[in-house]
Amino acid sequence: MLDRSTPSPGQKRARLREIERRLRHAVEPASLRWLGLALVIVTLGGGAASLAPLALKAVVDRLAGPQATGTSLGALAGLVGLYVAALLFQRLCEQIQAYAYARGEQRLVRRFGLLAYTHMLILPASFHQDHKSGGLAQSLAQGLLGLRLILTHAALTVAPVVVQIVVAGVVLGSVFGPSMGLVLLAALLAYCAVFTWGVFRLHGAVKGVSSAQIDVGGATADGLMNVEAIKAYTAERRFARRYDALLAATEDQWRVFLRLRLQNGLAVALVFAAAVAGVHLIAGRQVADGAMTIGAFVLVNTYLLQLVRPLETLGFAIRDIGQGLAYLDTIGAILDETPEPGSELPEARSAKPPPLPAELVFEDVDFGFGDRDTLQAISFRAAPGALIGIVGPSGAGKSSLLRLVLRFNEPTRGRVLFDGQPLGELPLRSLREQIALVSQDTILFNDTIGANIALAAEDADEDAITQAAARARLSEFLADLPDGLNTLVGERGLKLSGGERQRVSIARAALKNARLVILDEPTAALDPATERAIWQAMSGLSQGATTLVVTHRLSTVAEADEILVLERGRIVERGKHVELLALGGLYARLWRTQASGAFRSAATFDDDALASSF
Ligand SMILES: Nc1ncnc2c1ncn2[C@@H]1O[C@H](COP(=O)(O)OP(=O)(O)OP(=O)(O)O)[C@@H](O)[C@H]1O
Repeated sequence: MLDRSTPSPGQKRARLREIERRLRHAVEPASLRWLGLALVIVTLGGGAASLAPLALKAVVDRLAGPQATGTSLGALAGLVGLYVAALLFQRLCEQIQAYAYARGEQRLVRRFGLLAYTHMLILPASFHQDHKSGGLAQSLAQGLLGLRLILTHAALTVAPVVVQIVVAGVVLGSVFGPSMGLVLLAALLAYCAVFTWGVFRLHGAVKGVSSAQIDVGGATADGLMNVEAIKAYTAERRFARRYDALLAATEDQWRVFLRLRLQNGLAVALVFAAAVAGVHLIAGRQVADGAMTIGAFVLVNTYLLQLVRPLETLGFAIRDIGQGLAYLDTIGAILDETPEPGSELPEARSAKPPPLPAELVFEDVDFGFGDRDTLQAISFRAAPGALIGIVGPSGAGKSSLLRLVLRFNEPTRGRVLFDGQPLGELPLRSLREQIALVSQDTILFNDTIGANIALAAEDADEDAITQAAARARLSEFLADLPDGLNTLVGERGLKLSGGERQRVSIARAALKNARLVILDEPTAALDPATERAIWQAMSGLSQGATTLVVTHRLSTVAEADEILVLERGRIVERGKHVELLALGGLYARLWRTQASGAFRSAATFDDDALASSF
């Protein structure tokens, strides 16, 4: 499971380092140029904003002073012009910085999003089995939001605010002496203390919100993906109740977060009031003593606001950056996950494999999910071009065996050799490029039939796709569709029947021209006539590729070069069909059962168990 606990400081540092490493990869000249430009303009604008009050002071002093009545329009225009120019320059900077920043941010977020998404794709299948896809999508969205929060404040808030604070502090300190400086310093320290306290308290609350939102994201996708099952079992209310419980948990987490944020905001307001009181008392006293002009009093007031507002903004920025870091922490935990083994091996220079069928050997292989032994002491050899049938009761470990060949899982003992080379030494990509898979549950992408078939070969032209579809006996079906190959299959392919989905999956494998074909119940959803036709087509699939077939229909593998009979993760019988019948063991019993009736012929080994469960 994703690590939901609060990470230790060491873990946090490691995750931040990982994010920083990824960000460095994500940064490219274009985004750097835009962000750099934004930073420069923001700083210039901040400087202009800080100096504008000096121009205002000059105007006020002139108008409140003894020479006010004799001020010429030209002199007044000069002073006002200076003030207006500073303000205008600041506004212009704001517009340009917003544009430049948005361009840089978009590019960086796009690159970071791509890196994070690609990383998720190369994480082991076991990782994905342990996580809800909706939750992962939510983590990614939060990560991008976190990155935006940090970038926005780092580029648009921190830099100008620091400039404004420094300028305002220097002007006030030098013009109004040490007592004013002390009050301002005390206010500055109080702000820093309040915000640091807030950031620490809010971090845990943001983590709580983030993980509750991930649960909601997971439940949303889970429910919507299984909407027909929910309808069929009239479970809408039950699911709505469960969903509401998750939303309530999220609301609770938000409540904690909002309460802490409110407390923080109130503390800031108190510091602000104290600073205003202190500064105005000192300045008012100086005006009363005749040591300060009205213009200077206005200047103090303006600078105070200019000092306090940026300070507050800075504080809020720090708080948001804390929130952004907490969001990034979640995606950081995912980026911390190790990609599937073999994905890091470099591809061989001459990546083109020989056109011959592959040889596959299992040497005394054990495998288990967690502590459960799923496969034990599996040994067999699939000679180049051989057809190996794998049969056995439900849950015997047949699909698990196939998963080891694709390296979706790794053996706990023993070796699997592909063309004599241990799988662990082969780059994952080149291994998988040589294998075609027709899996047990065919889930299609929400795209056209043609695009779904072309998953096997990105650059395949329409002719090749049409031929592959014909070999999977899809031609007639496609001819009936007004849009043919361009027909959209809907979410997970649900607009097609189970058999049609299965045939699209078979067409994919046919298009791939692989050296090893893995078929996991490839025809379970087909009627016997279509199954026979497809088998004829499949015997020509990939020009005699080595083939592993898992099936419950024993007739499917009667022609196999070797049949492995699996029971409770072990090979309990092996041989050709006739040999196994002669053996009179499990295989022969199952064959007799299937041969004894039309219903049985298409049934699975578990029919008795199924029947008795009603
Ligand atoms: N991701 C997983 N995590 C934990 N256990 C699993 C996982 N996948 C499968 N199993 C368990 O491993 C065992 C073997 O499953 P597998 O899918 O290989 O059986 P099978 O022989 O292909 O069954 P069937 O004929 O019903 O498809 C089963 O007991 C199953 O519950």
